[in-house]
Amino acid sequence: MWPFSERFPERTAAEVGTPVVEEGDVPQTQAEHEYDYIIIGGGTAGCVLANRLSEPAGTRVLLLERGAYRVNMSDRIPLLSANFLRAGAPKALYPSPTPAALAPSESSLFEVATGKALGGTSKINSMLYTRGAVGEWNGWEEKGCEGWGYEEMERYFKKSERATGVLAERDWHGTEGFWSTRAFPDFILPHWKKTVDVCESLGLPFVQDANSRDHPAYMCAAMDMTRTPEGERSSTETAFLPLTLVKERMDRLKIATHVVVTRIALEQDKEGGQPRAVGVYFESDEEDNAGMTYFARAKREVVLSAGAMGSPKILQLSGIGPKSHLESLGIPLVKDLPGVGSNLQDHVGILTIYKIPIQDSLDRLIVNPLSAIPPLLEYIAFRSGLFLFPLTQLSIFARSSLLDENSRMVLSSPSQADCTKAANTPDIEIMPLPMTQTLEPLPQGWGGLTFLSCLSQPKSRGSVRLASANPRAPPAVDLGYFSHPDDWIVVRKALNLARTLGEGVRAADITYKMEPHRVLPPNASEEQLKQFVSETARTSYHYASTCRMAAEDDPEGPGVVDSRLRVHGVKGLRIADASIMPQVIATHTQAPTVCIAEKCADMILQGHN
Ligand SMILES: Cc1cc2nc3c(=O)[nH]c(=O)nc-3n(C[C@H](O)[C@H](O)[C@H](O)COP(=O)(O)OP(=O)(O)OC[C@H]3O[C@@H](n4cnc5c(N)ncnc54)[C@H](O)[C@@H]3O)c2cc1C
Repeated sequence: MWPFSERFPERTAAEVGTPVVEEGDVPQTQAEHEYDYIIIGGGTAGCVLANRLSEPAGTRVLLLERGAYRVNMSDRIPLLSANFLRAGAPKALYPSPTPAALAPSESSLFEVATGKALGGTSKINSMLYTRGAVGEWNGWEEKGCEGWGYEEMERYFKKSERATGVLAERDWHGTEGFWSTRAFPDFILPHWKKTVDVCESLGLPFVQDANSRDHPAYMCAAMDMTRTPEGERSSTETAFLPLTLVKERMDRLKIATHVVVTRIALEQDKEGGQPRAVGVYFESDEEDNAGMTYFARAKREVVLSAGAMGSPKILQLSGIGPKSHLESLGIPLVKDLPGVGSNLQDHVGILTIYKIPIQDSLDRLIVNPLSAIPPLLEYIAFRSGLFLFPLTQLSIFARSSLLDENSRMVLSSPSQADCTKAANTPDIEIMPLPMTQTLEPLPQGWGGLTFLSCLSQPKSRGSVRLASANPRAPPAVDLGYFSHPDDWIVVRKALNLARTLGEGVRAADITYKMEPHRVLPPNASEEQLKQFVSETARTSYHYASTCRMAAEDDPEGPGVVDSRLRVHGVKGLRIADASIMPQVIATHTQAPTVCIAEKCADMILQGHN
């Protein structure tokens, strides 16, 4: 606990639900275990929903989260909390098989990581705050997601945001919301300035704020981050569920932690013949309390916010999903919905690594932990320096079809730079990271400077299915990378651009010690490309679209929710998290996820007024 902090009023499973004594019909509940809304998953989106849905007095809301409430120092300091591999970090981590299109390789890094705590993945992520291109949101609307164009969504971005510092002066940022955002101070490491210069020479102009409405479609941009003016991580539970607010609303907002939701209770609706979500079954995640099932009733709606892995899993456990899959596990079918758990997307990332002197790389903190002491003291005393920043400050956005053989962006008309057009959405993002990114250690004295090249509009799709009918087992995840042949064309362009950036940074100062370590050679053969990608591909943790917002029979992939986020063919059940994105948004996913939750809460409250 943060020293001398007051206790957060978190509840146990037994305090918020009625024990289920007999299997069978939906159980009767005590009145105190009936709620207007039950939110499953107190993660990035779930905390926003809990705040907004409990705003009207007289409304009863229950939030169920399988992780803990945590306010440790290591969860607040940006650099420490972004290192989710540290012992005790609030994460769920499980391996995923090598995607079929990639040759198994000893160094393959296929692992799924998500947050497991109140605040969810917003407690462990890299704190980058990006909204996505204006044109991409407009593209959602054009494809039938009514009400999801940028103009409407900007309202929600601003509503959630409490921008400070220079961001507060920009009219596209919000200053009255809960979630703290801030620009980075000056570049902390020298490579970023050099990277900017190389980008500009390649036709990728530097933009001060990737979230402005009218920047060029392709750019090298400074990142905004989700941190407080005091230099601490602003996760969604510290932002949207601060102790003062939770105490004020204790009569109407119950927050239960260490609770695993096992399934949603569905009753046949007498009027329309459609099933209706009427409540939620859950168990305690604490060993000494395991074994008992509890039930809480939802009088109005159940909102599923268990993330792109958790939400399809819970739907499938509840009998909503692909018929043949559910039958193979003996789960009674309630609604055949083939889109549930299909269409998994992620921005697969491929590493291009240069060696630099270890003192200029974060690798030094791993090789020599004592070297962390001076910057840690600087952070404690002044809230500045290395510990203030969670891994990167800069990102590069490009479009593969416009990159020439020298990795220059060549635009044939000014309209191609217009970021409000869906067709101009970047399909490549490259992040310069001052570290090796968990491949083999470098020779002594060297650290890594990595250009992480991500496919931001992948065409490949994977899936999330149940590994068994046991609700505690992690799901069977197929990341599906490179299952679509077009992604190979984009990745070659991305890796050529990454090499051009690296070589440009090297050439900027020939006296600086920097050498290629793992770099795709120019004119690599198909075989070399495949080998390189197999060895260095990894997740960028932007899992999305496993319950996509689209028609049930959408030719681009079956949908699960409509544009009001209601599950097709089921009443009283919505989904609000990264899983509903029609396709993974071509940027970092936390701000869009918060925006989805804001809009969902608004639609629910409007519907009940
Ligand atoms: C290491 C890492 C770095 C990242 N960096 C960035 C970044 O810098 N910027 C950015 O924009 N995005 C980043 N992302 C991605 C972004 O954080 C996520 O896409 C986003 O937070 C997902 O939000 P969500 O609400 O969909 O899911 P989550 O935040 O994961 O919330 C789901 C919640 O549901 C709970 N849950 C699941 N199953 C159950 C169950 N059965 N019962 C009860 N509770 C359950 C989970 O414990 C979790 O708290 C990163 C992700 C990771 C993992």
